[in-house]
Amino acid sequence: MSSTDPKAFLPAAVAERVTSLTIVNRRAIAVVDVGGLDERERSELEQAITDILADREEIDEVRVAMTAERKARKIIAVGSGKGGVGKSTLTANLAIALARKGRKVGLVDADIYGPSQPVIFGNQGQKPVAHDEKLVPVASRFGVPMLSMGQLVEPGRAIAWRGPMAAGALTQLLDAHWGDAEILMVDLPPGTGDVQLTMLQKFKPAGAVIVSTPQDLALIDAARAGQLFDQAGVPVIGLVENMAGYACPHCGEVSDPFGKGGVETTAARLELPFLGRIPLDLAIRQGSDRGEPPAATDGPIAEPFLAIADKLDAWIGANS
Ligand SMILES: Nc1ncnc2c1ncn2[C@@H]1O[C@H](COP(=O)(O)OP(=O)(O)OP(=O)(O)O)[C@@H](O)[C@H]1O
Repeated sequence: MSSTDPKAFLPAAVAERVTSLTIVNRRAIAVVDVGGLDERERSELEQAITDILADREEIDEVRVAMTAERKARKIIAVGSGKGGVGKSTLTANLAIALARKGRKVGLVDADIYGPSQPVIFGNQGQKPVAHDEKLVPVASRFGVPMLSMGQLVEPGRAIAWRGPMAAGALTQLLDAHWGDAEILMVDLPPGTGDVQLTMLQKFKPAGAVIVSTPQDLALIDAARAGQLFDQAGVPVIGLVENMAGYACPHCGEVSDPFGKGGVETTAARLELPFLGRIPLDLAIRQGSDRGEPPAATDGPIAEPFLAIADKLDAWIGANS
């Protein structure tokens, strides 16, 4: 039996995936790390190794053993109790902020009743293509590939599907060619409906972030959304307060149209971490509408998103 340096037999790009190569009685056994590769990439890699090794004079037979994922892909769900509290804005900006920190992140817009991510990412015109009956995510300018129901249906057409169709749509978005993405940020529809249940049953998230505005009613619903994750054994990573404190663009005076600090108080009451606060700022709305998400900029408006992404990044690191 002889252990061989894979680099002596295989091109560097292939060899770096081969954790061991042994040749015994003219039979080559290659152990290959296929972490982060989708099915198509795995079979292409297997084929390439087999072809190259089988071509060698001293080898009659090739066996390729693929090892488990190097890093399992983590789903981070972003939920809210109510609609319109900024869940899509937060999901997009956290995904971009994590990508800026060097994470490989994909984004799924599972808010099938009101998909807004193509607008935020400024790629409305692009349609994902299918390969091997799976969708290929659409690239974005921010290094975050994404898939949204908004790319599959005509813009502006209300989607009013019943449960099974919604569940099927979610499956298509999540079970796509995500390549080497280690994290999938999922923008859930508001509330606790069919999509959330499919998500919990079929694609259990590693953790959930809950966003709320500071009003009492939004908070009650946010607590309910938190409960759903909790019951399903999905850790709530923390709560985010959005649309907190409005700085008047004319006089600079800060007011609190939706109250102040309510989310932090609720987080403390529920014994959940509080991840941070994002101000109500016209620039956030305008940037989102223009396809220029604040987290992709270097302005002060990026800061609250980057700070929350730091905490999320730490959580992901501690739970890997
Ligand atoms: N901090 C903020 N400051 C100013 N505008 C904001 C802020 N957060 C979100 N918005 C704006 O509020 C609107 C609703 O935000 P968003 O679509 O992110 O909410 P949502 O919770 O995902 O809503 P839905 O559930 O309806 O999809 C958007 O126009 C968005 O640009």
